[in-house]
Amino acid sequence: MKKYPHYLDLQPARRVQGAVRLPGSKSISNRTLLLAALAQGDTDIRELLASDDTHVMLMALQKLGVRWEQKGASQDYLVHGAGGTLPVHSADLFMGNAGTAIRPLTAALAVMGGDYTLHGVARMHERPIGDLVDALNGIGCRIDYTGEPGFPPLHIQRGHIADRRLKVRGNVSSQYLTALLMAAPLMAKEQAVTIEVIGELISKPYIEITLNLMQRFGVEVVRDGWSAFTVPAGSRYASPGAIHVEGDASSASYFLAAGAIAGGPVRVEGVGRDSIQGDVRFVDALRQMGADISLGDNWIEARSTGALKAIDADFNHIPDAAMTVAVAALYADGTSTLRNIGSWRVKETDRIAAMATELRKLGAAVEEGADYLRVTPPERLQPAAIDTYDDHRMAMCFSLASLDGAIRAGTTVRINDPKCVAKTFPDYFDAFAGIIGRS
Ligand SMILES: O=C(O)C1=C[C@@H](OP(=O)(O)O)[C@@H](O)[C@H](O)C1
Ligand SMILES: C=C(OP(=O)(O)O)C(=O)O
Repeated sequence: MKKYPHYLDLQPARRVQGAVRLPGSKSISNRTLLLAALAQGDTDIRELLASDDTHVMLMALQKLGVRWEQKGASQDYLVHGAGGTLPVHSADLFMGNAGTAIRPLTAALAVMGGDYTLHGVARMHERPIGDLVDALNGIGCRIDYTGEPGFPPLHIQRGHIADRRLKVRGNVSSQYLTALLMAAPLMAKEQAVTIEVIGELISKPYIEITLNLMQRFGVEVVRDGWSAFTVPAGSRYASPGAIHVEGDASSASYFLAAGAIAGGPVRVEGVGRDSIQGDVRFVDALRQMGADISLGDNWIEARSTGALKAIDADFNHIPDAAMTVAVAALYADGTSTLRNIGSWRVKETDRIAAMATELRKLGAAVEEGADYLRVTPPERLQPAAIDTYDDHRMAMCFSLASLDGAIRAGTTVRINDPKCVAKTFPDYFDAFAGIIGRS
């Protein structure tokens, strides 16, 4: 277990440069683990992310009777697929604060039936799951809330699935649809399963990741745009043999933004133009802000071309990387507006409120709306102690406030409780230190 201090003081950095090998994608890692567990055959997973979120998924699968082995000290795992089921029918599962674990597991376990409890850290019990539970109970699954209605903890029992047409709302999180899609083959033995999306769907690129990985595990989903998804009768997961986890595109955003703010070039390795992760489109925002971006098959590089330009854009498609834009906006030549980011309110913390509070500590003027944030940078950043709210992305994106942008000098930034980065990137601050120039 890595040791962290209670706080980290980041000294002003004049220039950043270098290359960073990214840890594996959280979204791909946790989906791949579950699909490998449900598949027929063994799957060799290469370069799985090592983090709190993947740890809870690995531990849950182990408790559910799925056998897996880590290859030595590497991040390569062999998962022995249980062939369309999870062998243990009664378990108490700790889900930490991993949305990518609790949502898909809830759907899979509810469809299989058994006696399961799923719970997590205090914040997990404040993150909504009602739309997913309603969709599953609506076809005859049996999920009860043991605390507040609409939120974990959950108690899952054996229901009676009477219908194979599900309806789900997608305006709070796309993970509910992802969860239903991944669980659908488990109830499609004789009849096709159709999932209908009611109303607006947010964070759409994450659904593309789900469909892509399901296809690699042998299940082809038939879609009607974004409104209905059908898993044909007889679909079942089969191991692709080996699967390599791309580097995490959301984690890439911090380094690319650093390159765009403070010289560069900074190159991230492990993700590139062929990525299946929507967060690679963060580079569009950086380009719009004036950064110089180049992409290869498996790398992306950013360098600054002078002061960053303010941006006004819709960030619904990249909610995680958009936090990085909010902090990069401190170095822009005017007021930036991030629109359509209402989902920030129900993630690791209320990210709109947290972001506004912490940006103000640095001297920015911030206007906060129900689903938007408007950031006007100060003449010069003020030294500040940044609270991180047990939110890995708060810790990671505020490290950027220590940089020396072309028009605003960097400042000393204290990051309180830096250990929260372990959710997706335990070595983040070492990697960040690695691109800080010594001059
Ligand atoms: O499916 C996924 O892997 C994710 C979907 C997104 O959540 P929402 O769909 O709740 O916005 C994202 O914020 C999260 O970090 C990962
Ligand atoms: C929202 C996030 O996580 P989760 O997968 O728990 O929803 C995130 O990583 O920014």
